[in-house]
Amino acid sequence: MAPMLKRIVEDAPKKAAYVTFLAGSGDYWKGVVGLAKGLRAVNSAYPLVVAVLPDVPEDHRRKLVEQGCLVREIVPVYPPESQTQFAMAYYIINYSKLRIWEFVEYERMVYLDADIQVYDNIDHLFDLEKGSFYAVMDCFCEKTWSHTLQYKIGYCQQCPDRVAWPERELGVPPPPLYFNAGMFVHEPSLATAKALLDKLVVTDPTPFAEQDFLNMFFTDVYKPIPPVYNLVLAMLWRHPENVKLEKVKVVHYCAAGSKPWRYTGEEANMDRDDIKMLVKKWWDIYNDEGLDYKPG
Ligand SMILES: O=c1ccn([C@@H]2O[C@H](COP(=O)(O)OP(=O)(O)O)[C@@H](O)[C@H]2O)c(=O)[nH]1
Ligand SMILES: OC[C@H]1O[C@H](O[C@@H]2[C@@H](O)[C@H](O)[C@@H](O)[C@H](O)[C@@H]2O)[C@H](O)[C@@H](O)[C@H]1O
Ligand SMILES: [Mn+2]
Repeated sequence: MAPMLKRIVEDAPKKAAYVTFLAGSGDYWKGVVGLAKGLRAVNSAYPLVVAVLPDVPEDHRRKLVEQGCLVREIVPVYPPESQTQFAMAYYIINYSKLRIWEFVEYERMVYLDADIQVYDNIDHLFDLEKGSFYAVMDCFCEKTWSHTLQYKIGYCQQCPDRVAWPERELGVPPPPLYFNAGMFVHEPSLATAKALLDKLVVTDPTPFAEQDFLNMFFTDVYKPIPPVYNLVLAMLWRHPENVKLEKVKVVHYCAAGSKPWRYTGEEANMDRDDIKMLVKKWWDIYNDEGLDYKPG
């Protein structure tokens, strides 16, 4: 390419976008539609890219395009063969999230699970200093963690003083900072994408699938950001002292039974007033026709 043109292309301002992930022919597309409308409700200046697996049906893709989403099909990523029991059997498809590092037409992306809703503008996250991996710390108190030592002794990074980690009996504590992989700020790069996939093929799968893997891979550059950017719902009953609901900007409907589009209120904690309020809040946005995408 001519030097002048090469410089123009290289200097062109790179784009930024939100990105989510959609797999299967089930009902998660409703989560993506809700997210697209939620980002519009807070006047986000950035588009929503949706990385879809080949098994996402055409009519679901069309619904996303009709809501202004940029739909990108990705090739699935599977972990090495193993006997690992994932915390949830379907977690094996979540490794395909790793493809979003290949979206190099974007210099920075904010990843959001489809079961996340954004209630305040978080566009400022795109301006965070480069070179780190930003995400919110997770909680180890839900039953989904019952296979782990920290769960068995009641240790959680959200309250490290509650139960001291017995180094003599159990050795070094789990990674000092462990993030929830439902929301993170990352910089797409083909080199990082290749390093992730090369590392994956030699890494035994673990119960929290790509979340464990991403925590291992980015452990040296991970920087925690405040829980207002990813309220893992269980925090409401596990660590209420760490949550000021009126300050929360992003809600992650990951607790069992909390997916708004499947909500029945029957599972544990789902009859709480704050959960009912948050589910209604999600539906109010999903049903708001004024938030539908208007092309042009
Ligand atoms: O059948 C599925 C399961 C998962 N996902 C995607 O994978 C993400 C992670 O799964 P999930 O949010 O259910 O995990 P959790 O956060 O509840 O552990 C979802 O948010 C979706 O973006 C999907 O599209 N279809
Ligand atoms: O594939 C592993 C998944 O692990 C994480 O979900 C978990 C985690 O948050 C636990 O702490 C909760 O207890 C649990 O309910 C919740 O499902 C991510 O949210 C999801 O995107 C995905 O990476
Ligand atoms: Mn989720």
